[in-house]
Amino acid sequence: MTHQALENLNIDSFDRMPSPAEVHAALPVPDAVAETVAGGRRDLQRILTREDPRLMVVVGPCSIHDPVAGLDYAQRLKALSDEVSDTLLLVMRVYFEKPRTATGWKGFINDPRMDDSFHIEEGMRKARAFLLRIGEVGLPTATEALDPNTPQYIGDLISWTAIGARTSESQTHREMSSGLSTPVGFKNATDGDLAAAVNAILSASRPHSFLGLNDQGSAAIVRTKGNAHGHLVLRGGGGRPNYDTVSIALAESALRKAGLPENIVVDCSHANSHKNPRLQPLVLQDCAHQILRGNRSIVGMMVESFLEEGSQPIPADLATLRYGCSVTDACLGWDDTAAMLRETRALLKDHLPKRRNAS
Ligand SMILES: O=C[C@H](O)[C@H](O)COP(=O)(O)O
Ligand SMILES: C=C(OP(=O)(O)O)C(=O)O
Repeated sequence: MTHQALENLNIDSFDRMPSPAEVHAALPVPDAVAETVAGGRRDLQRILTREDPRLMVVVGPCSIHDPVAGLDYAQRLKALSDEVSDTLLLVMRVYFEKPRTATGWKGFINDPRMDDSFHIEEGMRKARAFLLRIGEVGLPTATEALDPNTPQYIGDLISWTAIGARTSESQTHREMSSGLSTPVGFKNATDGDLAAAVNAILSASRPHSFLGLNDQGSAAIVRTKGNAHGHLVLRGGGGRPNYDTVSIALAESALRKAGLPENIVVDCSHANSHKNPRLQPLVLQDCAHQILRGNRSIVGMMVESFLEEGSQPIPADLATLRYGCSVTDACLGWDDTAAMLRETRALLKDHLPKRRNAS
């Protein structure tokens, strides 16, 4: 006699997903793209170790939903990057995975057609193809690592990784980060607390052993070496910004007490601008002035920016989507983004080399 079913009671189906090796084989990395990715990682590491005095700026859409508009953005950003590269290292935000407060579209990998059809295999392939295009354009990329298996599919094309405010406290994400090949920025919690992110940097710097996926798509015990390039990302929280001089001093002190390098990236978006994209330039300007007045801990900034300012809900008829406008958090438009980055470069151009010499 067979007993009643005890497992998979809430699972509808298991559908086949190609292995990371299969997806890599279909979309291999050309040498020029590998150089862009590795060069971006090298530059970021040198910024974190203070060998490179420039400021890193992670800038781009809140999420990628339309690869055509994303590529259009990347081409403009590359031209701007060449213009400001003596002072600012621009890294494009290429976010395919969105952590939701409650419900909502979870990003291009999870639902590339934005119609609840959840073609994850298609999303993964298209995400990888998009990253290859950005690599060809010559820009290093930044992404949020949310699903712990995703880096096996696209991690070779990423130069900077974020662990988000909702997952910095998650052991799974700390373990994953300990094995990532990029510098990892851990965000403070949504209530503004720093402790989880500081503990995450410590945890991810150590080796871990945990369950994961190998490149053949089999269950594996993953044994990591630890990631030496974790740092803190301040995004505000609990209704309050945390980029002001007092908040920065408190964050420096928390890192110092934990024996960690005082490396801080300030996210101009989220609670630091009360989710009003037009306030992001004020945050950037404020931090640039802190740097001019002697701050040494701010090593980078993050900006949510797209071709058009604002955001739009995902319509039932996707043909009515506005081109180049975010379908998640509201973004700063292109013209304001370019103006703000040019201004920051002009402000910091002569100062940043002195900051390195002062160390
Ligand atoms: O950056 C993106 C959003 O802030 C994050 O995904 C949470 O979004 P939600 O609060 O709209 O769900
Ligand atoms: C989700 C994001 O940010 P946070 O984790 O700070 O909410 C993001 O930057 O896309």
